[in-house]
Amino acid sequence: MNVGIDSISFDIPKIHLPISTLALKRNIEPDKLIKGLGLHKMSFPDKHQDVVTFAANAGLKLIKQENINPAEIARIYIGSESGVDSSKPIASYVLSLLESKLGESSLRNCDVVDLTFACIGGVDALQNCLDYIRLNPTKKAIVIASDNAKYDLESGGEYTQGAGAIAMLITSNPRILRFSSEVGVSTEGVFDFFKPRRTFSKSDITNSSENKEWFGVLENEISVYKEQPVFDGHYSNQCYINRITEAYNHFKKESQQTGKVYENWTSILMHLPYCFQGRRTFIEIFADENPELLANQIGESEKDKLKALTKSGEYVELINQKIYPSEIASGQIGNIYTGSIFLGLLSSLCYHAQQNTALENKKVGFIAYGSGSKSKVFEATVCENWKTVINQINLFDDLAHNHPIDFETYEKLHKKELQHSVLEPKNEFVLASIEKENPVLVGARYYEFVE
Ligand SMILES: CC(=O)SCCNC(=O)CCNC(=O)[C@H](O)C(C)(C)COP(=O)(O)OP(=O)(O)OC[C@H]1O[C@@H](n2cnc3c(N)ncnc32)[C@H](O)[C@@H]1OP(=O)(O)O
Repeated sequence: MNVGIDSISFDIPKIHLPISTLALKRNIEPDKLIKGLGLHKMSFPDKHQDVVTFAANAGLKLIKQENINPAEIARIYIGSESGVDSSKPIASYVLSLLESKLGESSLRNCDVVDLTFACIGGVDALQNCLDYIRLNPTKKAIVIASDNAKYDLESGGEYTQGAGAIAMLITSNPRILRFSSEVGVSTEGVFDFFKPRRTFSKSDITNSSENKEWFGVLENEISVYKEQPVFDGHYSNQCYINRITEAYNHFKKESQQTGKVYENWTSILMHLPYCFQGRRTFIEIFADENPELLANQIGESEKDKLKALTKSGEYVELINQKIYPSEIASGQIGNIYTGSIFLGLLSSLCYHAQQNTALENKKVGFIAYGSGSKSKVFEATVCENWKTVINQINLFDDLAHNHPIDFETYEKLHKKELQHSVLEPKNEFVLASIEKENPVLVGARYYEFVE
């Protein structure tokens, strides 16, 4: 039976900081970020946006776009590493927001949950729902990957920030992609990037403006998650490389394929924590699969030879054909954690639809990664009707009309000091307030739909 992605939608912040503005303020050569890492714009949530609004807006757009009867939606599974509560999932917020537009109790029999494993939680949600539809082919599932990739100011991750959500309708006989069931996996428990729970005492809180809002509801101490991760960038790259190469080899075994499996893939869709991560790391798989090309490179060490191989005609052609189309949106948005690999898929499909490429029945390969750390490698085949769905999505148009903000506005938004939204919200769910007064509801988030 064919099971896969039938339709797709997205919700991305409507404002961004041009990467050259950030580079100049941080004394970084703009070309390092633009030519070295492929970054152009960094999308940033407006005052009224968060992971819940991104997820709910992307989900509602998908339901309306495909005119789905809510009674047919059996599951809404959310991948995210930016949870707003340690108990109540984003999915619970999203369910009630969707019901506010689709009808009271319209999703009462829908199973919803969040899945968290850093950036790979959206892929875990997808695979869970694919299996569910394989067993229940008349049902529909929605997978939403929603995150706010926020890093500390002046940190090495600051220029890779971004935010947004991708929503996908998972059905039998899908119109965009059908997945095979084999998955290559590599997992190892490491500390390359994580968001630990930290415990603060009353005096810590009173001295910290960031956490002052909690003062008054405290007894002796309080545990909070910081939105920004603790990370070691270069170690995280090494973990990424270790996991993806192992998962790729495991995929070959699981799918009983030999030879250069990536050669069967028209597009290579990788987790992109920043635009050029895919092209900078796929070289490891390329070199493993082409030892003779690596041996022919000039260089004193293996590392030098690998570097030389990235500039070879064979590898540059592979990047241009199989990786570049998935990078276009990433360079305009930044990292969206769980949604990044699906944003790459959407970017690639929109690019090929514009080019009128015949992708029907072509295979695409997915190489996913989540810090902590896990990689999954799997493949899918493009369906006959993919273009009719993709042609109705205006990803590149939306990105071209995204609104630039200045550095001062960005810093205030980052520090949560901005008093008003930069752009007036329209036709979207917004974060209205967070409860501070009522002791039994303190921390509850209130949302509304702005017509
Ligand atoms: C979260 C995960 O998925 S784990 C995997 C990725 N990790 C992360 O995203 C964590 C957060 N981000 C980070 O820690 C950092 O931003 C990183 C690790 C992504 C990048 O680290 P940096 O030290 O800023 O950059 P790095 O040195 O790796 O690369 C800069 C590139 O720009 C190139 N460069 C530097 N200056 C210039 C210039 N003027 N013109 C052109 N290119 C330039 C460098 O040569 C290098 O490219 P190359 O290695 O292909 O030659």
